[in-house]
Amino acid sequence: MDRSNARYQRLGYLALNVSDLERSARFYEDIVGLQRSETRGNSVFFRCSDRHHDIVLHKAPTPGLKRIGWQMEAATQVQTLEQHFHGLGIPTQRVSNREAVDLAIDGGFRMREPTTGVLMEFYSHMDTASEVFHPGHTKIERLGHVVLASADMAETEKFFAENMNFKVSDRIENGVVHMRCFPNPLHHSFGIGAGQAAQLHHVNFMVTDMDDIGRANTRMKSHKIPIVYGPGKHPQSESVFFYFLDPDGLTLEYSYGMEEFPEQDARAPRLFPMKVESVDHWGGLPEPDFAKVGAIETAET
Ligand SMILES: CC(C)c1ccc(C(=O)O)c(O)c1O
Ligand SMILES: [Fe+2]
Repeated sequence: MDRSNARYQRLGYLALNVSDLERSARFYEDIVGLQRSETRGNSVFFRCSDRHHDIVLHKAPTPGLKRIGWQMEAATQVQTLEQHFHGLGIPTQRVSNREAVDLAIDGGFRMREPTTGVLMEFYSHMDTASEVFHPGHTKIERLGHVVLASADMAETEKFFAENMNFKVSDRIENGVVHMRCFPNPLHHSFGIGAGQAAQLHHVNFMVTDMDDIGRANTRMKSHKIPIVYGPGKHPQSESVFFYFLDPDGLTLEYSYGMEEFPEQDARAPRLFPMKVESVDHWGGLPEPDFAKVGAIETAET
């Protein structure tokens, strides 16, 4: 089977499962700084951009990751990728018209990534919201990246590289692989961490101001929200990071700054040794609750 030459615009959105919808909705609005846009049944939509949504929270018994949405460059890319998966014998499901309307997308399809079981959705257009996004206490620039833990990092990397045309930006030996959804220039929109089993590792929001990191530190402390890593500095993307827990214990990250790659003649991936300073240039260590909660939902089709 040929490699895929799929092309993406961006990490589109994440659907997260939370155990107490209203408690989490308040947290993502008041503490994280997302704008709540609408509620439909057991789902609440949020945005940190001018698009219809960046995050959807779903009420579910087990907190974690329901789905990853990838926005592709064009509808033809979506069709070609679907055919590529069919060629591999991987089942796909079309997004129903009703769901496409709810999600404000132009249809598309879903498939389950075989090495982690995560459900992914591919589409090429999401409607813009009726009003521009006005950031609140935190100048969130975008939904930045999602990292999954995998029991077989090498196989997960291989799947995303060969079948989805993601490019490796950097690796920490036996620890993390950072990948960009080509030709999106961000150092990574996706990452794979080493784990005992597949799970959600963390969700990242990029902020536009170093002060957002400092203020988050003060805000989390005053609301007694667990800070699980940072402030620190990642040597890979060169971002200043700050990780904290949502009410279910899911790990969220704010980061400031990120290397960008050209489409052509990009530098080769680097290999960092497994040591503290390869993850935090300032030498900090994560708390035990860092990236511990986050089941990958396997029930939905
Ligand atoms: C998975 C970890 C802790 C990690 C490492 C490096 C970066 C980066 O370079 O931006 C991250 O965002 C991470 O989450
Ligand atoms: Fe991250």
